[in-house]
Amino acid sequence: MSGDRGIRLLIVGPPGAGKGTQASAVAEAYGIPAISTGDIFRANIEQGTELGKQVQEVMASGGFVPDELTNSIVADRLKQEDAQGGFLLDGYPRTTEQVHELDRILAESGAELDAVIQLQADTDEVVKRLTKRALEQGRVDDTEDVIRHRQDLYREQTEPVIAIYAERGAVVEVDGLGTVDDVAARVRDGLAARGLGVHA
Ligand SMILES: Nc1ncnc2c1ncn2[C@@H]1O[C@H](COP(=O)(O)OP(=O)(O)O)[C@@H](O)[C@H]1O
Ligand SMILES: [Mg+2]
Repeated sequence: MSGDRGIRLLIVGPPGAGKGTQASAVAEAYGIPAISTGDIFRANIEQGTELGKQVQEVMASGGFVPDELTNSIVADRLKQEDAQGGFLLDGYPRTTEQVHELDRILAESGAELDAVIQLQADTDEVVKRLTKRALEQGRVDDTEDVIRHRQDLYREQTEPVIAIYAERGAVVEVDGLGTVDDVAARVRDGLAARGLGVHA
């Protein structure tokens, strides 16, 4: 871990892998903010901000918000006080271009990533989960066609992101199947095995 400057984590995985749920649990355990680009965009859409208007359509269709816009949102967010002692990023980076921007942001502040949690879940399972979430939460991007498009983009654009971090030896693979608590325990064990345990 980067000494007394806190822990810096990413969580990646296909749509429906349970990133948001695990991100909250991990962030709470480490006392760091969980920063979700999807949540930031959704909040802006709800509040009808200028940013919300800009991203509304592309999000509803399951596409990616342009890198330039996403990168500037994240750069601003990581400058805030609560992120100085570490953070967990959920949903970013999703493209190799975003990896380069995150590298730049971290280098600028002399910080380093500690680990990338890769949540694994097979396609059938995530489609099941997302269809259920659509009924419960009514997310506009959880319809069958849009889910498929998000999965395609994940395969084409985000798997190469994971490959970069794997090359750097930063990836902690976690089986995302099972109960929330089961998965949370695996995440904790995976981080602890790298010397990144909560009490390490
Ligand atoms: N890093 C990003 N780059 C581009 N678009 C993003 C990014 N993060 C979120 N989005 C937009 O927000 C949508 C929802 O993101 P998110 O809530 O993280 O989905 P999930 O957790 O289901 O994978 C994405 O489909 C995309 O339109
Ligand atoms: Mg999410």
